[in-house]
Amino acid sequence: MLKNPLKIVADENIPALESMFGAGSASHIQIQRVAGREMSAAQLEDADVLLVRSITQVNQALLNNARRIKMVGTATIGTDHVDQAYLLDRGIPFFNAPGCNADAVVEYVLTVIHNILHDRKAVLKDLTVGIIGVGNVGGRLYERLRLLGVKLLINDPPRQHSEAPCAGEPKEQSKEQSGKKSFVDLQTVLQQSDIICMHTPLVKEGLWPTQHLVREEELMALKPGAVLINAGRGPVIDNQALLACLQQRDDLTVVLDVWENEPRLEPALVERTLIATPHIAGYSYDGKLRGTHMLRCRFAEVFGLAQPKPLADYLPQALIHRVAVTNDVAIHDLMNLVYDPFRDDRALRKTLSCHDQPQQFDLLRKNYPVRREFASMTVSGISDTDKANMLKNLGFTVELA
Ligand SMILES: NC(=O)c1ccc[n+]([C@@H]2O[C@H](COP(=O)([O-])OP(=O)(O)OC[C@H]3O[C@@H](n4cnc5c(N)ncnc54)[C@H](O)[C@@H]3O)[C@@H](O)[C@H]2O)c1
Ligand SMILES: O=C(O)[C@H](O)[C@H](O)COP(=O)(O)O
Repeated sequence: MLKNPLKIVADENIPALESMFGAGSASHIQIQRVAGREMSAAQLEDADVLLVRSITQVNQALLNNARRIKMVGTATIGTDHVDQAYLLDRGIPFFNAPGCNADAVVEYVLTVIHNILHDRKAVLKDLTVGIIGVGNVGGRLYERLRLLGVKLLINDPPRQHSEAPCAGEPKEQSKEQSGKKSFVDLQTVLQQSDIICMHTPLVKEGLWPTQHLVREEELMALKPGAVLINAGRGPVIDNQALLACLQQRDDLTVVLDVWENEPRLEPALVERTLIATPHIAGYSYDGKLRGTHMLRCRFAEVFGLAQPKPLADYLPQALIHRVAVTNDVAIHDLMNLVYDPFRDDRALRKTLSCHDQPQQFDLLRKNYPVRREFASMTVSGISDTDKANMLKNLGFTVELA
């Protein structure tokens, strides 16, 4: 129980804050919602807690006058917008929401891949998928694709380093048996994969920086006909180099959810992508609520309050929560029923000719419709166990006929 009133300043686009944090006129907890890109130092002068999303730069300039601040949280996976060294120096506890929207990103990628393969009349099992960065997102993507029997190449030097075999590990045990992954170098992933999925954070300094990890040289060496998907952070691929490469190579298929210099896009680059979306790969309603919930749990710890109700209590039933199908149902049709990447692509392309394109980019994100995750939909009527298992491995809830 709080003795004194507590003020939370929060990005206006964090859902369910009031209900999860128990804020309101009769409560000690007051929430002031502000536009993420316009958050100012003056707004934080009397704040006890700051909750942001990825578009607010959290640094000394923002927090210099925030002398009461006791916690900073971001309802996102990424943390590149937060000066964590500064927060540490000031002794301000900082939390992100690891993995909160990882399933949404995985489902975005899987849906995109299945749609592309359907158009090409290609089969996933015949292809090699490369994943760069196998943390929460890349690791879950790896697992779902592995269960589908796909050949995978993965690159993640920081993880490879930390997963190095321990002394005394049985030599005869294969990597698969021991649960360890076989890593390859970046060039191998880029040159040998039919589909490449980028899931690294944006890291500007240190041992393994990722800014412009993929430049013109790497892009020109991609396998003929390769598909390149970036749903990590825009600057991990040098966007000018990508444009230059696409002006020379018309065999590549590019899908971008994230961009250098968001929210301002380079129209020429958008025009050369197959699918272009406004940084919404992780925008499932489940993922957003999970992000709020994770911060609410940390808030309880910092202020010695009771933990919130489980996340499931806040999640409504999905609009389409049950479909009856037959064995010949096309997988990509089921996926598109839950999430249609082409809808987001069309909406983004419409904004390209607007004089206020950056504001339109933000508006698409602010007014994003409720999108649920595969698990929210029960698929019934399938008696083909292979197909049922495939759907389960993709994340759907399946009821065998
Ligand atoms: N498009 C979206 O909507 C969306 C949603 C969620 C996350 N993201 C972005 O995706 C990133 C990854 O998310 P996550 O949950 O998997 O994060 P994570 O921290 O769980 O995993 C990131 C992985 O990248 C690896 N990595 C770091 N540097 C690398 C390098 N130089 N080369 C290869 N791998 C490297 C790390 O070792 C780690 O395993 C986030 O940091 C965020 O920026 C985007
Ligand atoms: O890092 C993340 O979690 C994602 O990139 C997230 O979806 C970004 O969304 P935003 O905070 O910009 O609304």
